[in-house]
Amino acid sequence: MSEIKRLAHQTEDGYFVQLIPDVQFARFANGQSLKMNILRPVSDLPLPLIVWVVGGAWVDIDPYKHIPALSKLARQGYVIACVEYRTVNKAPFPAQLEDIKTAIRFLRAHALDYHIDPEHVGIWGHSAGAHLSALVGVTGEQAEWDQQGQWQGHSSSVKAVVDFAGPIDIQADFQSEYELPVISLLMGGPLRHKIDTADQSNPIHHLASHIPAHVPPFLIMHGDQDQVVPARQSQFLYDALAAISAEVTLYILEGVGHSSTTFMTRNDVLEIVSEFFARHLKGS
Ligand SMILES: N[C@@H](CC(=O)c1ccccc1NC=O)C(=O)O
Repeated sequence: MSEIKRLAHQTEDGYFVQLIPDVQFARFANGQSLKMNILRPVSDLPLPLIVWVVGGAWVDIDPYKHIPALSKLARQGYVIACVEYRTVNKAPFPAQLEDIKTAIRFLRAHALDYHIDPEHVGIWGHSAGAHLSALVGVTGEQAEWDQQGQWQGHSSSVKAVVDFAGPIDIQADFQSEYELPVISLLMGGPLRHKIDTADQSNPIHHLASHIPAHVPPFLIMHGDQDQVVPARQSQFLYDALAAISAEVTLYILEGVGHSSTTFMTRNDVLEIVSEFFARHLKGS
């Protein structure tokens, strides 16, 4: 069968998105560097920024993972930066948090280059990346975490946080006789000897010890069948945020495990994220 068909005229319903790969944002004395992949909608006006922090137990970081799913959101008018951070085999906590904050400062410093609206920055991560995202969310007012790394003088604070299956309280669920190697690497030694580092790595600790003046709104999602990071970790964070009257929504995903692919391939999940970021970063 041969056919000529016609499509009715329609205005574009999304932005044209460019991938700007391998943008270096940090360099260390030992020669190691860190990069990010930027999804940039073509636009004359500055757009809100979402920083995506990939998971992988703080050790197996792929800043290209989920670019196809993230492009859907970028098409709605967000610059999305998929950032890399030092893994725990290179440096223990808080190197990872310092790196994410360096990435955010870099993006604010280069707001004009990438058409970013520096007043509207959100963060989103899965698993280890959600842990770091939550920490960025609660430490926006603590200048000491910005003292390491380049692009000084720019803020690393965010206006909205999305946490998919993030570990929050390492001491509560990851301390055991047979401690996971990644936990000891993250802490810089066996957890039981690194209580101060464990506290600093726990977003709830920061909510309790400083009570920030402004805590950004949080959207938390966790599978009730997660065998890697128990769902109660998200419940802990929810409880701590609710206790200080921060804006927080926790979705328990029934029958869902830990894998990020489950989250990132579900249209309903991505729509909830999109609506959340639109409300807090676009003012709509
Ligand atoms: N399956 C991993 C553990 C893992 O992925 C993990 C463990 C604790 C907290 C977060 C984790 N993953 C998050 O990216 C392992 O056995 O090392």
